Amino acid sequence: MTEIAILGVGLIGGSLALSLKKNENVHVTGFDVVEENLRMAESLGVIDRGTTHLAEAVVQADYIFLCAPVGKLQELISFLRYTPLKKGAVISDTGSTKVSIMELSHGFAQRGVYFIGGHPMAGSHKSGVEASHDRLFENAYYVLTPAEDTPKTIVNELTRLLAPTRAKVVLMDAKKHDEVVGAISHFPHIIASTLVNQIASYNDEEDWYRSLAAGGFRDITRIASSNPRMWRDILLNNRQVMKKLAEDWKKTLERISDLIEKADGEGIEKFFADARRFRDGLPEKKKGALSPYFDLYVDVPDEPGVIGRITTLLGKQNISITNIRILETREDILGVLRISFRSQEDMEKARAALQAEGYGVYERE
Ligand SMILES: NC(=O)c1ccc[n+]([C@@H]2O[C@H](COP(=O)([O-])OP(=O)(O)OC[C@H]3O[C@@H](n4cnc5c(N)ncnc54)[C@H](O)[C@@H]3O)[C@@H](O)[C@H]2O)c1
Ligand SMILES: O=C(O)C(=O)C[C@]1(C(=O)O)C=C[C@@H](O)C=C1
Repeated sequence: MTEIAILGVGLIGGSLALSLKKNENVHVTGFDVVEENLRMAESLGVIDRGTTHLAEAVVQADYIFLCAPVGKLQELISFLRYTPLKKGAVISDTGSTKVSIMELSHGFAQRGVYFIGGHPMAGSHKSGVEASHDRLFENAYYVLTPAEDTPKTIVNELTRLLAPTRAKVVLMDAKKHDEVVGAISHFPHIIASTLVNQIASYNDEEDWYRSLAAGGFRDITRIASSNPRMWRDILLNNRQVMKKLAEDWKKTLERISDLIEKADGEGIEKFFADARRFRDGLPEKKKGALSPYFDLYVDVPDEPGVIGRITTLLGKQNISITNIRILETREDILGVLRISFRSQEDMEKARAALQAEGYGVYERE
């Protein structure tokens, strides 16, 4: 049996646990600072066992995955440095930045313990174990940044262990990772939030900005709904790269402002044509055959007790809900209650039950 410890059982830790558990010879122990998350993870079958005692979670582990927020990785690594670990154990992480984490990884090899930085390039603006899914990483890149003193055989073993994620494992230098991922993941989160904050700052008593915000605005700002704490930590751990990207962004913005100022139609068209050519040339993202999320949007009247009636209706039919959220807007989807399920089957049963009671039920594309 391969013993796995997942430290931080949220969206990524939970999804990794679910993928790895497809291998029957794997036993997963979860550690989290929030006990409720562990109980939820156990009840959803995400982990085999949960504990809030860190030393106990890792002492028998063959593989230790650090899946906590980037800002918490330093304290976890410091703890692991001085706690008993199995000889030959492999420590990896899933943090979105790599240089600052790899700087903390030295010295384990002397104890016969190996460190391999990791970053699965898939995720969501959702967080928490309720949103975890065994196919989250399917077809995504999974970057590994091994410490210099980690033998290649150990990297190969970790790659084999990760096979059930069906991600494409690639090796990369940590600095290169932070530059590239800074540009294609971290900086876009700043831009998405900047756009939203700009619109939010316009004083409009009739609320037209909110009402008219349609497809384009919503597409480009989806990631502004991500966890602010997580993104604070990521930016603080990739500051140099962020500063350079912000400078480049200012220059580009000045260039397009200038073209508008001069009414340079040709220049403006070229600006858009260049972007379109590059965007259209991006490799097609082959997602899994099914969407990894099973969410229904239910059009509910604004009246007391309606959420209770819906959850009772689903509960009576033994359909478990993994998450429920009231959305504040009614524009892009004809519903305000988002209900998440674990499987397509649960979602379909719920759809039938809700429709039979006359609720309008929709699925976002
Ligand atoms: N969300 C994404 O899209 C995404 C994608 C790839 C990698 N990542 C990275 O993966 C990590 C986890 O992100 P997530 O989206 O799963 O976040 P999450 O908020 O869903 O889960 C984080 C979990 O860590 C727990 N935690 C907090 N402090 C802890 C500590 N000191 N020790 C142990 N557990 C602790 C939290 O209680 C929570 O359960 C982050 O480092 C993030 O940068 C995120
Ligand atoms: O899909 C999203 O919502 C994400 O933001 C996922 C995303 C990304 O930027 O692509 C975010 C952070 C990660 O470290 C990796 C993936």
